Amino acid sequence: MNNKTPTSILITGGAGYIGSHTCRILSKKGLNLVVLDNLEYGHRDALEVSENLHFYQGSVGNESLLKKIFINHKIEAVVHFAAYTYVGESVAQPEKYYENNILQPMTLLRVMKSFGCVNIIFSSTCATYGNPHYLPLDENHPQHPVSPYGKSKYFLEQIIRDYSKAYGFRYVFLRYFNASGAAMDGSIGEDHDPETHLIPLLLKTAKGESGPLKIFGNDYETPDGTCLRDYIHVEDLAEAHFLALSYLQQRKASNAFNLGTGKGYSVMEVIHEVENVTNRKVPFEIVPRREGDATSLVAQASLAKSQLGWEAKHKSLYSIVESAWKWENGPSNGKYNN
Ligand SMILES: NC(=O)c1ccc[n+]([C@@H]2O[C@H](COP(=O)([O-])OP(=O)(O)OC[C@H]3O[C@@H](n4cnc5c(N)ncnc54)[C@H](O)[C@@H]3O)[C@@H](O)[C@H]2O)c1
Ligand SMILES: O=c1ccn([C@@H]2O[C@H](COP(=O)(O)OP(=O)(O)O[C@H]3O[C@H](CO)[C@@H](O)[C@H](O)[C@H]3O)[C@@H](O)[C@H]2O)c(=O)[nH]1
Repeated sequence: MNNKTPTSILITGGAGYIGSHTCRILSKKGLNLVVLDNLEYGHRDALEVSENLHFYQGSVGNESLLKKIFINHKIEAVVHFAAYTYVGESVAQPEKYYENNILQPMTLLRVMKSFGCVNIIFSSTCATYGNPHYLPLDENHPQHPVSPYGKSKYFLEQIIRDYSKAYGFRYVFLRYFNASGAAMDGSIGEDHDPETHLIPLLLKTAKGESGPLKIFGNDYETPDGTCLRDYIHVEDLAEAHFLALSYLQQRKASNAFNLGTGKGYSVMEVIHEVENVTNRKVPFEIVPRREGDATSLVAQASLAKSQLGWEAKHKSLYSIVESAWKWENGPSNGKYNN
């Protein structure tokens, strides 16, 4: 690396669902990207091959690999997506979540600090709020997460806040609501193994590739008894990362932002929308509640609008489901080769 080496953004977990859509948008904006992903859940094929994108396979807790990356590239900011993300699994296996979502990122923070890189965008979540005291949820809503996954994200937020006070870190916490949909051109999309997310599961059920959808509880305090979520298109989320990078560079400030549409849909309403889009019946059955699920999570996202200039463009659930359906029925049938 010399003085002429261009600056790059390090994207951890960049081969995952939201990470790959974000890489695509940041690449199109002309940024140089370095992706670090251990490919446990991500896909190399989800990333375009480009001169402006360097890929390293490895873990966020691998200190020597991180040092190599910081020596080889002039990293001006880190976008930290890498994490385990399954709410239900985290209740049964908290150790797995605290190790991967807190301990490993501590190594990342240590290496950032030692190389003087203080800018971080962190993929946080509405799951840090827990059950709502009021709706929609704004950023000042108390954070009482009800799953180890949500707690792992909340604790890392607190750690980064302390690094900000003590070591001058600048951060943007992007608290995503429920990421969904696929690239509008159908080229990339969601491919998790196992798949546990509602919309892709429903689409697989509609295709006959999965059994009846198990609805986790219909005895919640919601209009139809099933949980409410705010489904936000993955390309809208991706765009927010570009704006957050500009915010860190220009404002040199730190903040937390909700990213959602402001409209909640129940599980039953999502099923009906999937039936509308696919023109197929989607069988379902009611099973007990899944531990760790909050009743309703709906965003108040006006702070992201006033501070970042961000607003969801894909506001209708129909168009979100339609984009995911296009990916499911595209040439790759909703699956990457690797
Ligand atoms: N999907 C959602 O609805 C949602 C909502 C709120 C927040 N988030 C957060 O957004 C981020 C991305 O979520 P996603 O849905 O794209 O998940 P994903 O599983 O598709 O992507 C995560 C990526 O990180 C990689 N990874 C995991 N642990 C790693 C480690 N220790 N070192 C290196 N790579 C590692 C995985 O291989 C994967 O490619 C996560 O932090 C998640 O908690 C997601
Ligand atoms: O087979 C299923 C799957 C889901 N659900 C329900 O559908 C809703 C959405 O569930 P899911 O798609 O699994 O997403 P979440 O559990 O809400 O978690 C996602 O959204 C969170 C933000 O809400 C993120 O933090 C997580 O990383 C991400 O996995 C919830 O009410 C679930 O109880 C079912 O009833 N049956």
